[in-house]
Amino acid sequence: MTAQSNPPEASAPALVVKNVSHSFGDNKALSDVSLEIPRGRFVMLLGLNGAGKSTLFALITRLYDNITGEIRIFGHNIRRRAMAALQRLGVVFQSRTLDLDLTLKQNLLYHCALHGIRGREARKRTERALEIVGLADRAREKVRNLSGGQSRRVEIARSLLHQPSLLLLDEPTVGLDIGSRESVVNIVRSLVEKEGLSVLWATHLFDEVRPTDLVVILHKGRVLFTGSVPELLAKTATQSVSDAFRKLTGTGTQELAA
Ligand SMILES: Nc1ncnc2c1ncn2[C@@H]1O[C@H](COP(=O)(O)OP(=O)(O)OP(=O)(O)O)[C@@H](O)[C@H]1O
Repeated sequence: MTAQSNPPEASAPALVVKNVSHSFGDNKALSDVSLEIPRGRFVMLLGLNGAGKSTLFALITRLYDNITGEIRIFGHNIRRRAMAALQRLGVVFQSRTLDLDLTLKQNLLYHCALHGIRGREARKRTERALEIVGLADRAREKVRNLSGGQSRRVEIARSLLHQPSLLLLDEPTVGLDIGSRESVVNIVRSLVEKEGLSVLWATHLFDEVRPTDLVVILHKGRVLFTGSVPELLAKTATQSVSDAFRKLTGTGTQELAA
């Protein structure tokens, strides 16, 4: 194959972050961060408040443009091939961003329009996305009537409308009750299992990790571990992810619970 017929995305990982640093004035939010998301894997980005998770997301999504280091999405450098890279990317940000006074369907159709998806195709994708998150029967209701968990599910539906292959979710279950948390996690896990989506899920809730996940531990702007759960437990000689986290970061039990 020639280089032309073998575009970057052919075999590249879903996401590569290489030697990325970022400062706010004197505060170094990220120091030489490197990590990778293989295709079709669920990767847990574990870090306490202030670890740098949101800053990393802001760099990957190009909310912040002053990147030190390199970020590639399916092989596309996000600076040099921004369109190709960002087309493959769906995001659920930490703060809620739906219009409460529009219906679920209106919110999603509006987002379709922003992506240049219109008419019948937009309606089809909206219906399908709401089916995936189990809210098709609520399409004509205002978002204001939904619970926190249901709103999160609409945001996930919205993130899927342009059919991304990589999904980033920043603390998507914070503030939700246990049932809603489970339903949100299960929807995203099922997208990985059934659709082959690649996912980076940032959280400080360690009980969301499953033994088959890949884990990245980010602490005070530095990556302290990347690998599988068994590798994490073996490296730290511990029995649980929270114990492993505590040992690696020197964090006390109270800080973990905060
Ligand atoms: N816009 C900003 N201006 C100045 N400092 C910032 C800004 N955003 C983040 N920081 C600082 O950068 C560091 C990393 O913050 P960041 O929000 O990325 O962490 P986080 O892991 O997402 O935590 P949280 O869940 O609390 O948002 C913190 O010390 C924070 O105070």
